Amino acid sequence: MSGSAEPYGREGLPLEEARRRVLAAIQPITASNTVPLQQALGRVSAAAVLASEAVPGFRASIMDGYALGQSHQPKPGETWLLKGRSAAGQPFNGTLANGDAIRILTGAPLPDGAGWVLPQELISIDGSSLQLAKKASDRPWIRPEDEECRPGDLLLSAGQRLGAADLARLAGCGIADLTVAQQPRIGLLISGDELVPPGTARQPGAIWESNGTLLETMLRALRQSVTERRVVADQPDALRQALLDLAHDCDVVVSTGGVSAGDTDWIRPLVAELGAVDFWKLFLRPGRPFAFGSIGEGVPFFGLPGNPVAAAVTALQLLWPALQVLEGQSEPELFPRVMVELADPLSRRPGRPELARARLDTNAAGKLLARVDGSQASSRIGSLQQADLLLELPAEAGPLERGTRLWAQVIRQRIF
Ligand SMILES: Nc1nc2c(c(=O)[nH]1)N[C@H]1C(S)=C(S)[C@@H](COP(=O)(O)OP(=O)(O)OC[C@H]3O[C@@H](n4cnc5c(N)ncnc54)[C@H](O)[C@@H]3O)O[C@H]1N2
Ligand code: MOO
Repeated sequence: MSGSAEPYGREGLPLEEARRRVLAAIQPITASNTVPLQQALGRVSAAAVLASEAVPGFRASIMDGYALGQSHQPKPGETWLLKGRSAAGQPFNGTLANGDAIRILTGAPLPDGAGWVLPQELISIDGSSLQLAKKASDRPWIRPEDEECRPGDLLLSAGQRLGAADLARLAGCGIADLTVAQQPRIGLLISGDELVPPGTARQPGAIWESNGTLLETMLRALRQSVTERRVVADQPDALRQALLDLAHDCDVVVSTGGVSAGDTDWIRPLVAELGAVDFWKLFLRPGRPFAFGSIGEGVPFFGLPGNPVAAAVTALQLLWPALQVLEGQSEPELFPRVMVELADPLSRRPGRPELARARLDTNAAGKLLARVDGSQASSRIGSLQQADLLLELPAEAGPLERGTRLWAQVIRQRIF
């Protein structure tokens, strides 16, 4: 025993604490611009949007049928005189009195005096006389004029990430353009002597560079974009210049590799020289050597580990929330957590809390199951393929039996 007060040899910050530290250090970018709705998908609204008028703005029929000059439920056998027709975009301009009816189509405006709609299936027609042939429901089948919104209603708050439904609702309320926050420019520094581009031949010991592809595409899926990427060998002068250039051109600098304890791990000393290291090391697997700090005049810096899975997991847990705050999102969205059961036994040794990659499945009873396939090494990118879940394994957990209940983050994105 080391005599340490920390259980299980804890070193580094627990993830929650690290996230608090990161978010406390991030200031939103305040610049914005106006774009057509179609270009606003996945962006963050920079201003609240209020409705200027009621939508639909008129009482409309919910059914194809007949609108009646009355506001009470009709009885079978009752009759009305047909006075005209109202279709969507072609309203009937007169007023209905008791005993009057018009032909009306779904979505068409109700004329003055109309207070009830009968679906056509209930009606028998003889010339211009209508009769209710069956029992009518107690629903008048009328959509209120302010069903979607009233004038002055809040359609969208500032600081909201925009989905298809937000944009469609604005379109439906007559709005064509929207003010959105500027997206953070992400500068990515990929470091490592061993790295060669995929598609090229490699010398013994070389590694095909994959973190660039992984992080750029993963961030794109999260509606963020890497605007500059450098691949640099483990040379302090070249790394220093790359960090300075990226901090000059971008709103946030992200590096991978060279952040642990080896002889060529230059990243931390360089960030300490060019700015400050706020913290180093997470009590987490994968992702222990993660570093957070700033470069120059407060450009946030994220030093992700070189192992691809560690880079991806720490980017999801710490970089992504920070990017959302930088972009002005009022509440950073975290992945929803659900309770799942292990579909199979899982071998494991106590140590660091772990975020294991798993697929989500259900059994016949509808129970949520987590399937963990293959090695969870932080170097194996294959462990990320098809992953729906990051399974939260407690630090103290040893081998886990099938059926063990665990919390898991659902790493799937919303549509609306
Ligand atoms: N003495 C210690 N050694 C290590 C520790 C430690 O705490 N003490 N932590 C280990 C853990 S955990 C991790 S994770 C790694 C991360 O180290 P670095 O961030 O310094 O990363 P590198 O050593 O540069 O690379 C690690 C691994 O990943 C490969 N790699 C790097 N970049 C890329 C890339 N762009 N594309 C694909 N693969 C990449 C690299 O070749 C290495 O295999 O440190 C442990 N060691
Ligand atoms: O923290 Mo590292 O990612 O386990 O190999």
